[in-house]
Amino acid sequence: MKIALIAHDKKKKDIVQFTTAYKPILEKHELFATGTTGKKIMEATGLNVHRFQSGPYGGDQQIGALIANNEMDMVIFFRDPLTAQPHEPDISALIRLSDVYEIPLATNMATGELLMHALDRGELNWRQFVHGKKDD
Ligand SMILES: O=C(CO)COP(=O)(O)O
Repeated sequence: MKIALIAHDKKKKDIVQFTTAYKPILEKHELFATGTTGKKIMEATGLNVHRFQSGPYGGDQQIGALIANNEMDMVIFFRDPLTAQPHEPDISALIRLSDVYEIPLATNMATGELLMHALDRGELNWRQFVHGKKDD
């Protein structure tokens, strides 16, 4: 599975804690992240993560493009609901596209943990049948 990992600044410690705890599951999959999130995850866990641009510089849109091509299977996005972000339109677009393409999306730690356990039980294996498909 292709998994996107994203966290706003006040949630960076959470995503590092999360990816450390779930490394045994995550290391079986192809990981992608926005720039700074990916850097911190790689430094803390040693996981191999494909880094895009930083979120405010287009990283969210790069991940959104993969979603639109059915080339992303899950998004773990620990967003900060209490801090205004300069790239709010990009964030909204990414979340909207996750719903358009019915991509499992976690915007907080609790939901992220549920998705990790579901992933590990094989409950998302259906995603392999939609890779690369475009809507008719
Ligand atoms: O702003 C972000 C997502 O909207 C995260 O970007 P960074 O991982 O580069 O901090």
